[in-house]
Amino acid sequence: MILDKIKSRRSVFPNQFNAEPISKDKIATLLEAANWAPNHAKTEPWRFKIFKDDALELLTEILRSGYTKTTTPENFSELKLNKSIEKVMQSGAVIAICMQRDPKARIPEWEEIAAVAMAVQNMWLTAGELGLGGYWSSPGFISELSDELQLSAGERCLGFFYLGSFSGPANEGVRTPIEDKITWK
Ligand SMILES: Cc1cc2nc3c(=O)[nH]c(=O)nc-3n(C[C@H](O)[C@H](O)[C@H](O)COP(=O)(O)O)c2cc1C
Repeated sequence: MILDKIKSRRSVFPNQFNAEPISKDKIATLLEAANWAPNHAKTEPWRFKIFKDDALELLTEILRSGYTKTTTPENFSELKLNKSIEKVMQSGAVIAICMQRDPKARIPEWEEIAAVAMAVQNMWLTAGELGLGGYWSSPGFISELSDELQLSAGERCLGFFYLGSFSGPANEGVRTPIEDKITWK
């Protein structure tokens, strides 16, 4: 049942990935799932930049640039930076999650961000079925990377999806009861 799949989807972090490479076909399947997300006014605002193989090195340089730009010299920690570089290098691929704003702004921006998040959920659920794990990372400097990610006008990066082969066990899921969040009228 789909509910079981939704409930068993977990964030899987790079130190949980195994070294098995991810095929381009599997990534294409994830992206196809993403492409079928609902969206308002047919804007299909999701954009994805896939970093794989040699491009993972490039991503580490992009992260270094974002961290350096937004961190004062007193707070700069080579250790922290190296940890984020290590996460990239432990991954089979990393996908930058981006949103392309409708040039005519026919709908509010939040609806386009919501549509991108739905695309990510499609991708995330599909990953589980393909023996992949991943999580959405949203570093504080994400809005500073437009040049490095070569974003188009009106395009925003909303985070990175770290992806790797994964054979479990997954972390325990934690949620408070839905009853605490609903009001029957
Ligand atoms: C929009 C969004 C941004 C997130 N950013 C981060 C992040 O920067 N770092 C992180 O460790 N997890 C991040 N997560 C993953 C959450 O920590 C994770 O989904 C949450 O702990 C629930 O765990 P689960 O996904 O296994 O159910 C993000 C999730 C979403 C939806």
